Amino acid sequence: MAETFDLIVLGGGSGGLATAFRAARHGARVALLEPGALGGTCVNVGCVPKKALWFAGQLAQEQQLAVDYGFASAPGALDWEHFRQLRQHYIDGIRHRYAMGLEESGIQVYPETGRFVSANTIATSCGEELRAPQIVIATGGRPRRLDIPGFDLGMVSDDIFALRTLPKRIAVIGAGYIAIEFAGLLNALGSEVTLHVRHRMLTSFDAELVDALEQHMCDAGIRITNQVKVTGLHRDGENLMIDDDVNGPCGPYDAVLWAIGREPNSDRLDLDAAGVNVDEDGHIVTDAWQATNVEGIFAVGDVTERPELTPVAVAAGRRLADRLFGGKPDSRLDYDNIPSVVFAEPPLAIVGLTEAQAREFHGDRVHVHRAKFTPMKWAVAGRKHPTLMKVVTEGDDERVVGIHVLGTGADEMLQGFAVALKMGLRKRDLEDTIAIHPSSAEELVLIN
Ligand SMILES: Cc1cc2nc3c(=O)[nH]c(=O)nc-3n(C[C@H](O)[C@H](O)[C@H](O)COP(=O)(O)OP(=O)(O)OC[C@H]3O[C@@H](n4cnc5c(N)ncnc54)[C@H](O)[C@@H]3O)c2cc1C
Ligand SMILES: NC(=O)c1ccc[n+]([C@@H]2O[C@H](COP(=O)([O-])OP(=O)(O)OC[C@H]3O[C@@H](n4cnc5c(N)ncnc54)[C@H](O)[C@@H]3O)[C@@H](O)[C@H]2O)c1
Repeated sequence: MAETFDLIVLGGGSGGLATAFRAARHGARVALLEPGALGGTCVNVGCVPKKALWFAGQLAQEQQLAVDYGFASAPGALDWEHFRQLRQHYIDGIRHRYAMGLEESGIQVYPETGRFVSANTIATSCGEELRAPQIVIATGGRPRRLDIPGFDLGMVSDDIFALRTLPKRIAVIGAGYIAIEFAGLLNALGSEVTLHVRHRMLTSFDAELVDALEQHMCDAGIRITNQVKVTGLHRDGENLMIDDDVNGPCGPYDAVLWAIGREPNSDRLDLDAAGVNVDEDGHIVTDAWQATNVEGIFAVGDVTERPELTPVAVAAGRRLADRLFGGKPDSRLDYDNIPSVVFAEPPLAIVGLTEAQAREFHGDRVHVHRAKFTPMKWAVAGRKHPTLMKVVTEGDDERVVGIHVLGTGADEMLQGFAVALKMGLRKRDLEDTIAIHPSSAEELVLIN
């Protein structure tokens, strides 16, 4: 006979864990299915190992800055294997804490995949049947490759974290978050990086700051080939080559990274058995309450058509659990004004509308305030390292609808300003706030 729960969660990544923990806290009897490592993409092959590598890249740069400041030692290369082990140890600690937390919360964990047998029944990969009136799909996504000749000669972001050495010459195909982040951090660590861009970089970010970032990347030694369509990959002896429609064969490279987006893990769930709808890309279609078209079945995180960000998956899962089991019938995620950072070098942060979006929505009621400077940390050593800030407002009372920062510290700077924007920040509130001096962030309250 099928074992019965209040809630079954498919997937133990950011969204699934958040949903399961919150539901269990409200007293629900929860089953969680996760065939891989607890923590999913973010912890194992996403945000966490990526950010660790980004920190390493920052330290590499600061070694040179330290020499410029007058420190004696010459910059050295990263011991990649030593660092890989440190990083893995840190990740193992997170996984361990999740495993302990699940046990303490009384959540029944199945280290297996699940698929639908009916709208309230899941079959595990071991053949067991589980039943619940509420099921949450949080199965995330996986990296996409192009179906072109030689595509499998290229690796995806998951593979980078398993590398035993830093690739000396790497080509990155794509121009979104992953492409820009890996291009920046690998370059900072000493790889020769070539970026193959089909159209434009980071199209959802403010174009003026993206242009400044692109210039910075070029100045830092990253080769960027724009407006090219990759048509194939091939080997030339030991080397990898990329074929594109403009330049023919490009290379040689030691490694090629596909960074052209991700696809949802919805195709192996037997969704038809439950009647759950997906869109043309395979994303599970949900309403504002994370509900699918089938009663009692919900979806959160990357498997849906929502922004693919860990805090989005977590917030959606928690609010859903609060609604289903916590007596909060109005609890749902507001998807407006989600802040986000590309951990580029330097980082690029956004909350709210870009200037172009603001002009589209608000026409000539838009005002734009800019600041451009070199942060003191770099200026002291006589180095150029531009920071660009932009505050976009609308209307006579200048309601702030967008804040954009490119520069050192942007990743830590924007969170607090995102709170203010969400609360209805006006330009005069910035002016009424006393600056913290000397800092880069002060320029956001002093901006003209
Ligand atoms: C390289 C990289 C860097 C990133 N950096 C950032 C960042 O800096 N900041 C940020 O906010 N976001 C970042 N992201 C995005 C972030 O990782 C995802 O948005 C987040 O992990 C999505 O969580 P999720 O729970 O929807 O899916 P996942 O974390 O992918 O979890 C889904 C889980 O479901 C499991 N699963 C799959 N099929 C089944 C099944 N049939 N049954 C049971 N379980 C199943 C999988 O094994 C997986 O563990 C990054 C992503 C990548 C790839
Ligand atoms: N810092 C962060 O928060 C962070 C970091 C990494 C990833 N992520 C999340 O993970 C998601 C996936 O990252 P991603 O960078 O793979 O996807 P993305 O959607 O950010 O970017 C995909 C890029 O690939 C390009 N592309 C698509 N098809 C192509 C083709 N045929 N040839 C060449 N280029 C092509 C697109 O133009 C785009 O520039 C992101 O959307 C983001 O939500 C977030």
